Amino acid sequence: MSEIILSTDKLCKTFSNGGIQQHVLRNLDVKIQKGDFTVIMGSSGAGKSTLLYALSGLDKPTLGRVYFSGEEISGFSNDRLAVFRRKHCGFVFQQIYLMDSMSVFDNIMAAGLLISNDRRAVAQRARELLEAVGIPEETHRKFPAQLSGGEAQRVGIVRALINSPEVVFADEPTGQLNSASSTDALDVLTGFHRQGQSIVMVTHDLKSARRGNRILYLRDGVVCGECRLGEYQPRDGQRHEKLTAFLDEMGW
Ligand SMILES: Nc1ncnc2c1ncn2[C@@H]1O[C@H](COP(=O)(O)OP(=O)(O)OP(=O)(O)O)[C@@H](O)[C@H]1O
Repeated sequence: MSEIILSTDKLCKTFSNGGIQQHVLRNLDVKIQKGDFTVIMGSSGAGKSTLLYALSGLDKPTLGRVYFSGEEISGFSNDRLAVFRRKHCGFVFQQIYLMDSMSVFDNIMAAGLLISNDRRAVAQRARELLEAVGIPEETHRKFPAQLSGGEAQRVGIVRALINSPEVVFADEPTGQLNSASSTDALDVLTGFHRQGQSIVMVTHDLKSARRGNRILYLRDGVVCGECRLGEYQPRDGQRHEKLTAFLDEMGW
């Protein structure tokens, strides 16, 4: 049995919208294993992003607990959570939010130097990661506005990985990419997963979801089903069938 890297205990998240209480997560219990590429699916508004935010300490639960590598993070102060996230979490969003006034390389360095003083080691890792995602050296000095959407997202993935996070959290990482760029970004994530990176990704995109080895389905504020797909292989028709059969069963 592999190590549990993330877990929740009766996680609840309630929003107050115009005085009306919306119970988005309801006593949700989930365990996420180290090294898994976990995909969270569910209908629009089911609370997928809310769950991702709670698991990663971007937001605090209303009630219940979140454990990250056995440590309860749900009781942390905002300042402690910010430090914790920097050290242990990487984030890949649909919107990439690179700093416009900084080059590609300086964007990565800025993220790395938030937790390390070793400029040379950070620069070395930045170069290795940029190479791994297929960003050539002549692109390192470009500015975000000079990148294609696909290049920008690969840089975003490098930024998420620069501090060797225990978990990469991705929220619809291919949402703004064309088909070829989205395949590239997914190949990059799949490659890091193969090297042991734990990833938790929210998506409603089947092509993205197929990359996961475990799919969780969220409904009525709880995880109501899960499906293990095993490790991703390209051109695996059975994988697609298994995923769509599972989603049909879930009423997706
Ligand atoms: N900060 C907030 N304040 C108030 N309501 C919120 C907030 N964040 C989320 N919600 C509400 O919680 C519900 C779940 O939102 P969430 O973004 O987690 O859903 P989702 O499953 O990720 O949806 P989608 O697939 O459409 O992105 C929605 O009805 C949303 O309006």
